[in-house]
Amino acid sequence: MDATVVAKGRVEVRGGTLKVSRGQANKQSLEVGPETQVIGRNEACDLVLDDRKVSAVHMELVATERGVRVRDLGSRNGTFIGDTRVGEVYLMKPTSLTVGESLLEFSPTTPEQVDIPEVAQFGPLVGVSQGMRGVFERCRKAAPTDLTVLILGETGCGKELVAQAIHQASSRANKPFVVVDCGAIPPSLAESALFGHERGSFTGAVDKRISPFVEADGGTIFLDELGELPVDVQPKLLRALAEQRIKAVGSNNYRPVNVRVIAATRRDLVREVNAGTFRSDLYFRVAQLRIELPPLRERLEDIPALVRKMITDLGDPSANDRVTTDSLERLMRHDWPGNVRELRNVIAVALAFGKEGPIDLAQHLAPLVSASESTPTRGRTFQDAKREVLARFEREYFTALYAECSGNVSEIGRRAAMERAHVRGYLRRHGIGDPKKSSEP
Ligand SMILES: Nc1ncnc2c1ncn2[C@@H]1O[C@H](COP(=O)(O)OP(=O)(O)OP(=O)(O)O)[C@@H](O)[C@H]1O
Repeated sequence: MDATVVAKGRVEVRGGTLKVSRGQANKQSLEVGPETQVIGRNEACDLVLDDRKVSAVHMELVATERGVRVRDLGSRNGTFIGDTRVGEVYLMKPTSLTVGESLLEFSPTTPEQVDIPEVAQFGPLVGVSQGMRGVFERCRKAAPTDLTVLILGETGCGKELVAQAIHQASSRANKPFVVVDCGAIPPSLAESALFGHERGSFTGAVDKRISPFVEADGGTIFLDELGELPVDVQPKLLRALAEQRIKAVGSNNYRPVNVRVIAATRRDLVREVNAGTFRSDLYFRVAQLRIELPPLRERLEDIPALVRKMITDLGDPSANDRVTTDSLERLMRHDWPGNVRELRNVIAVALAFGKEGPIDLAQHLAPLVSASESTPTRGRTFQDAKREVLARFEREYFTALYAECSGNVSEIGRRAAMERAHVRGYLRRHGIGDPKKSSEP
């Protein structure tokens, strides 16, 4: 297994301290570093506020290069700075935050150097973007533990592959990796699909069904689309995870199981916890570690490495030399609603048609849909859809300005009426231009 980290890069993250200046809490202050911290009423939160106007999982904070990112997690009563209700803000100066009836005072601390691996691979996963290198680092930390992991991300961005990679890099690697797609189970059969059933235990139970927890014994179970699990089965799953034993439908006996759980979801489970449609205790049991996979449009710089890997995996490494530079550039201007899976399909089709001569990878690409033409919902929440449109707008705006100003960061800043540090942040986030150049003063 080549899940090795060969070299380290460093980034400077800006953290801070949050002090509870009004209200009851399990501690008086919280240090905010590069690991996400969650604040809410639920006792599993990092800072627990005993305040009835605070939601179970109210907001999260994390140190980033741009300051401490505060994100409201769809709380009922909101997160406020003064009279302004905030969704997502970056804090670099002392700031008072109000949640429910509690008051939290934020003060920044000295920026901290954090290692990020420079290696562009973790097992079968490739990617050079800072986002993916952060993901590899979290996978590397997760692998040797038995902690449950919740992987979040849009369709096709690699959640199952991340779960496999963690399993393969763990001591359970030579035991089974069993996938359960919770989204494909009819609600009435969910309990039996998770825990198995005895023969004749209900109408239609002609044969005994072995639980995937038994099939995965000693290994890892991957619960895909966990958010789809019916509410009435959620406490049963929680009990099974807590007690490490299961009971098949129609059986009176518990059976011990030794299984590591990795789950994934496309849905915003925290919002569902606050809405009461997903149990908070199960959420915290499954999300001992959270890994967020950025969508491909936010890490277009990963495309060349992904293309190389996929062409090699599809069985023709020599075809890499025939890929035209122009087509690679066109792939990097696409917005990839189907993420890495869409990229893989585009490559497979192009290879099938390009047995010899130059390969135009982009020839079968769906035309780029502009933000104004795209279907704004695509089954997503308002916040997710808005975030996506904004990200696309930012990328188009800075790509155009970067070209107009020949990459001169000061000039871009002047025209955008924005500080250079912020310009550099946007360029880096959207993979525009030469990242080394954009980090120069
Ligand atoms: N970082 C990566 N490196 C190499 N291949 C990748 C990477 N990410 C995803 N892929 C490939 O992209 C395809 C889609 O990935 P995967 O099935 O893991 O996505 P997913 O997020 O689980 O999708 P869904 O939400 O639809 O279940 C797979 O063929 C996978 O091998």
